[in-house]
Amino acid sequence: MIGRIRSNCRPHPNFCKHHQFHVAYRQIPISYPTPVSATMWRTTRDSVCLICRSAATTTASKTTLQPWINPRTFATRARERPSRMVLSDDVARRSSSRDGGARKSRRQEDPGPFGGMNRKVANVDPRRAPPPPFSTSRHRDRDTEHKDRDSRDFKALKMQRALSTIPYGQRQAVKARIQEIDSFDQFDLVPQVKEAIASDVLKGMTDIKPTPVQRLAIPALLGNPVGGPRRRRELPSASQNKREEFLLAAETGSGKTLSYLLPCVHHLKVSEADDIDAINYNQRLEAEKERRGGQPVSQWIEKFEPHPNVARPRVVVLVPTAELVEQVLAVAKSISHVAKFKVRALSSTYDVAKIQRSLYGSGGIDMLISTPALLARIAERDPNVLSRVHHLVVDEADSLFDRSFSPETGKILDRSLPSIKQLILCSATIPRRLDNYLDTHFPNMNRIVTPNLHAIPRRVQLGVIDVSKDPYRNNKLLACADAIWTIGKEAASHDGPVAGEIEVKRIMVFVNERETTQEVAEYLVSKGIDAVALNRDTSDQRQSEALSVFTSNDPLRISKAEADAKAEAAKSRRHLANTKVIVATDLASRGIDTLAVRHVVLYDVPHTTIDFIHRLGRAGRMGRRGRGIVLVGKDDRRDIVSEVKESMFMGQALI
Ligand SMILES: Nc1ncnc2c1ncn2[C@@H]1O[C@H](COP(=O)(O)OP(=O)(O)OP(=O)(O)O)[C@@H](O)[C@H]1O
Repeated sequence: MIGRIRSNCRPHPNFCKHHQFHVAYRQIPISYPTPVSATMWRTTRDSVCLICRSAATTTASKTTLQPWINPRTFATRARERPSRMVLSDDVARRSSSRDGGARKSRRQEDPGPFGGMNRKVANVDPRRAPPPPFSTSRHRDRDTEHKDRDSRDFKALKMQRALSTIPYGQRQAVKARIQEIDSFDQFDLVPQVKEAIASDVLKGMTDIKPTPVQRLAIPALLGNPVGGPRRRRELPSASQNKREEFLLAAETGSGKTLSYLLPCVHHLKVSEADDIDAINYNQRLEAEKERRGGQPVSQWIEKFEPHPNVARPRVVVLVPTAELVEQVLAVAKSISHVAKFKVRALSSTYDVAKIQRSLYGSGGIDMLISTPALLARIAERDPNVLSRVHHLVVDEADSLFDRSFSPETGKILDRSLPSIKQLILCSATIPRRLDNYLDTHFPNMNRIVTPNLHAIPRRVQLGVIDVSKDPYRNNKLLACADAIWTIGKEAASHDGPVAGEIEVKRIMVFVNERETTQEVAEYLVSKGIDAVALNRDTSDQRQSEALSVFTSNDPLRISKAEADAKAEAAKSRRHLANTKVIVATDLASRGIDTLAVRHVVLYDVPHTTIDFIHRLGRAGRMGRRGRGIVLVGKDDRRDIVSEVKESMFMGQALI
């Protein structure tokens, strides 16, 4: 036994069985951030008896660390932890190795199990000291405070303000600085790119302003970060072998796609001017055009020499799904109409001939958008494909660095890293696991984080339906159909913008398991609702057909006469003509730009806050109004739902 027991000392009730007689030592309760938040008791060599408060002699030769985990607490907390995935609460921090000794000092300040190692003086937080044996009223208060704090720690989803570790003043300063930027003209983008924004990409919009992530990311990717010195910076040359790494973390539907595409196209255009091979090719092409007189280029280009960029893109964008490939391709193409560059896509929905044409077409390729699996397979056979990548964008980085995608993403990264000048990761949620991965593998990463990261858009309201109550009596299917009928009837009760027409509501229903999609969709159809199921087993063709209604921003209306006729045709049963419903798993929740969706029904309570953010993020995009409806059954975690609701109301980040 370490230490000497003084005769007037008594065992403290809070000590574990190993320590209860170690009264000659100061016992410091520390919070250990494991999934069970176990409290540990650290014994220091500081020889002050907690009970009698007198100095004690010691024979201790080393500091000991013993866990004290009350088995009941362990079990309760293990049950209460809702998820494996935990959002990072400190995304914007500077990387540890970047700030040199910062990591060390942070460690020392950390209340973690190793936080107090090598201290010369015990850094005892008086609030955390165990109470003395004879509890006075003051100590009783302290006990209560302890319990309160603990109960707050046990919240179902630990809530925290966005960017809590960034000082308030600093955040305000960033906000103020980005407010000075209210036009895309203020960015140092090449004129063709600026022109493309108004004439194609955001065509038809008035008063176009960059969003917060665009205000922060575009200047940073162009080398003029907001608040930094104004200078035009050249990209590091290949010989310098320098690489810039960026993490763009911003809330859902905030325009992240443009925030990386515009700078990438800018760099493409700038580097084009130095590309000797391409310049020579263009000269030979012009000469050939002259030689052939007025013969259309398309008739002979295939027989002409291949472009030096054939199958060697300079910008590669990785996205997790085929739908996202098409979505990003559409945005990139709209920029290319004015900025003139060649953008191609690879997707599992394409046949071999199309993939071959996309990659090896004689006109060359500047930007490639693909899913990682397909590109990794192609790169294995033809490593040249990734030999000249200057910009690698990993969109939906939280998914692409997740277990299911990371082997392929890793392969592409490894092959392209030697030539990369800018590596750009982009995501609406940064789980701690990804955060730690980035910290370890990309310590120089430039973290561009918007103040509202991890918050659900404020204009999205959350309604809760208690399925255990009447009239549903735990029939979730009925509650779901009823919610959709209410939305449809409400829309039908008043005229849309065009007289005699009613608006068709596009509603997304999210479930946790893929098997449930079919069951729910079939039930909704049986109740007269136009619903389709979408999961991994749905063919790619059907997936994109089903999603196209939801991704299109065009107004969807039907005439009242048509609605009545449909109802008449389905006389024997009720029919809701003015809704279109998709029942999907998480597959449809990542990155899909569903601008027209106003209603999201969470049939199942999501497993994680990350899922909450992505699913509710399909509504309320780009500052629009939206409504989420959660169906809470008898076995669901009501506390999770009420916490999400509360933090949405407060405009806080979920964590
Ligand atoms: N500056 C802008 N002004 C108005 N609309 C914009 C602007 N930038 C982008 N948009 C539009 O906002 C919508 C959402 O953009 P985008 O899909 O890039 O969001 P996101 O942040 O990537 O969302 P998610 O996290 O869900 O993937 C798109 O329809 C896009 O055209």
